[in-house]
Amino acid sequence: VVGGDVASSNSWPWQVSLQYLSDSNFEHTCGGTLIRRGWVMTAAHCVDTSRTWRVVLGDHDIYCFEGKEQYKGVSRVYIHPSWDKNNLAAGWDIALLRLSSDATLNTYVQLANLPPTGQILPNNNFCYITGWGRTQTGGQMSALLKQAYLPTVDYQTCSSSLWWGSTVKTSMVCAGGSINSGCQGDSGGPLNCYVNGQWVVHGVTSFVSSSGCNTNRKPTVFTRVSAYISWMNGVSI
Ligand SMILES: CC(C)c1ccc(NC(=O)[C@@H]2CCCN2C(=O)[C@H](CCCC[NH3+])NC(=O)C(F)(F)F)cc1
Repeated sequence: VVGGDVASSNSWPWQVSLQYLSDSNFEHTCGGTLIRRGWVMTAAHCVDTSRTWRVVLGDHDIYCFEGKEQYKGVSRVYIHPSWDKNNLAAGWDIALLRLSSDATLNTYVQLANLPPTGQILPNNNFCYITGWGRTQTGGQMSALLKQAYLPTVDYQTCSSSLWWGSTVKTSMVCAGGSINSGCQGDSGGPLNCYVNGQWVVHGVTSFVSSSGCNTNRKPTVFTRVSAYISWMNGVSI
């Protein structure tokens, strides 16, 4: 996350850290969202290589054991069947992870609210991106979970020529586009939007401009969760 600030501990209790085994250590690679006790929603591009995965729930400092964490293996990865790793612009950047055992819900670990099918937020909706990704283009990952105010940018604006043009599809959500943004390592994490008095996860962090994370008129682009509710219901629950 570029810009914003450090979140207060466990204030986004559905945020997970997706990690893979690399030389006998687990490394943070992406974010994710706990949507059922046994299910995490993330980006397809995070899990389209075969690795040994684990999910950490209830985390704040990803480099320090604080005692609230729950560590879960991943028993199965369900990547959207239409996902094409060579065609990020086509969308479909969503996957579900079946956890090896159910999470225990508590103060630090809670389920996310998901939007109703087809819901499209208005321009400038109040949203926050969260994650442990780089804090600057080419910078380091954040040890502590960060949050940044990232208001939505409607499709009409986001798909205009000075913005993302035809790279952005209606199956995506744009947010930000100035000083705050997602960055590498935030992929797969949630776009948390405040709708009717509650936080709802409307996006799965997908991509930013290859010329820099917080590039003007290149908002962070998210997979639109409300376009995939029926697929998710068909897979898991
Ligand atoms: C669709 C096409 C025009 C296109 C659009 C944006 C990009 N962006 C990028 O490649 C930048 C640079 C590093 C990783 N990255 C990204 O946007 C990666 C997704 C890459 C998936 C493919 N490996 N996502 C993120 O960094 C983020 F922000 F979600 F955390 C690449 C191609």
